[in-house]
Amino acid sequence: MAPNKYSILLPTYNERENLPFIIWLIVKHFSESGFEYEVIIIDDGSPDGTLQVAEELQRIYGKDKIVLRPREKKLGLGTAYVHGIKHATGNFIIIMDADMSHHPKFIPKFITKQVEGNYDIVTGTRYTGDGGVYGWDLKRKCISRGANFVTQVLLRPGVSDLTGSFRLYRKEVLQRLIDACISKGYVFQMEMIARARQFNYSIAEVPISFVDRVYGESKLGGQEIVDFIKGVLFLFATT
Ligand SMILES: Nc1nc2c(ncn2[C@@H]2O[C@H](COP(=O)(O)OP(=O)(O)O[C@H]3O[C@H](CO)[C@@H](O)[C@H](O)[C@@H]3O)[C@@H](O)[C@H]2O)c(=O)[nH]1
Repeated sequence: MAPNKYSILLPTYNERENLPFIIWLIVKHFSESGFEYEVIIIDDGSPDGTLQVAEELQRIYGKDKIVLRPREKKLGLGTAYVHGIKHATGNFIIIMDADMSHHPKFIPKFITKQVEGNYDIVTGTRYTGDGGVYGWDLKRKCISRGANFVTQVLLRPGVSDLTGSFRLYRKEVLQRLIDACISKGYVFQMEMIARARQFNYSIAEVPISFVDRVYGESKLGGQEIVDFIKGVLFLFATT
C-alpha cells in the first residue's frame, strides 16, 4: 500500500510577510516527521505581491513541494479550498491559515491522532485541554466565543470549536463535504462539521494554540459576521 500523502491547502490574501515563515515551518515539521507532503498555495490576486513571494518559495523548495494555484481576484476563503482540492494529489488534506495563527508544529499531532483512531476528520480546538487563543482583543474574543456558543446550542456539533479552521480530512471525505456545502466565506468551516455529523463521519479533536497574526490584517468584517449569522440559522433549519 502506498504511504499516506498530505496536501496542505494554504489560502492567501495579502500574506507576503507571513508566507516565508509558515512555509519554512511546514517544511521543517514534515522533514522531521518524514511524512510525504505538498503545499498548495491559493492566492487570490493579492495586491501586496504575495504571489511573487510564493514563486520565490517554489524556486527554493521545489515544484513538487510548493504548488501554486492562483486565482485572479478575491473570491473568498470557502471557494479557495474548493479550488485547492482539485489540484491536491495527497490522500489526506490539511487546511490551515497562512498568517501564522496556526502553527505547523501541530500537524504531526493531527496526523498521529488520525492514524491512532482511523478518523475521517481531525479538527483543531482552541476551547478544550491545552488549547487557547493568544493576542485577540476583547471584541474578537467575544465574537469567537459568542459564535461558538450559539453554534453549540443550535447545532450540537459534538466538537468544542466549530469556527476554527485548522483541520485534517480524508480527501474523499472533504470532497463529499465540499459538494454538500452551500456556504461561502467563514461559515463554510462550520457547515463542513455540521454536514460531517449528518454523514456520520468520525471526528477527533486536537488542542491547538491560536496566536493572532503579527503581520497583515484579518479579513473578518461586518459583512462576514452578517453572513455568519445567516449561515448558522440556515444550518439550524437544514441539518
Ligand atoms: N485565497 C484567499 N485567501 C483568503 C481569503 N480571505 C482570507 N484568506 C486567507 O485565509 C486565512 C485566514 O484569513 P484571516 O482573515 O486571517 O482569518 P481570521 O479573521 O484570522 O479568521 C480565522 O479564524 C476564524 C476563527 O476564529 C476562522 O473561522 C477563519 O476561517 C480563520 O481561520 C489567511 O491565510 C488569509 O490570507 C480569500 O478571499 N481568498
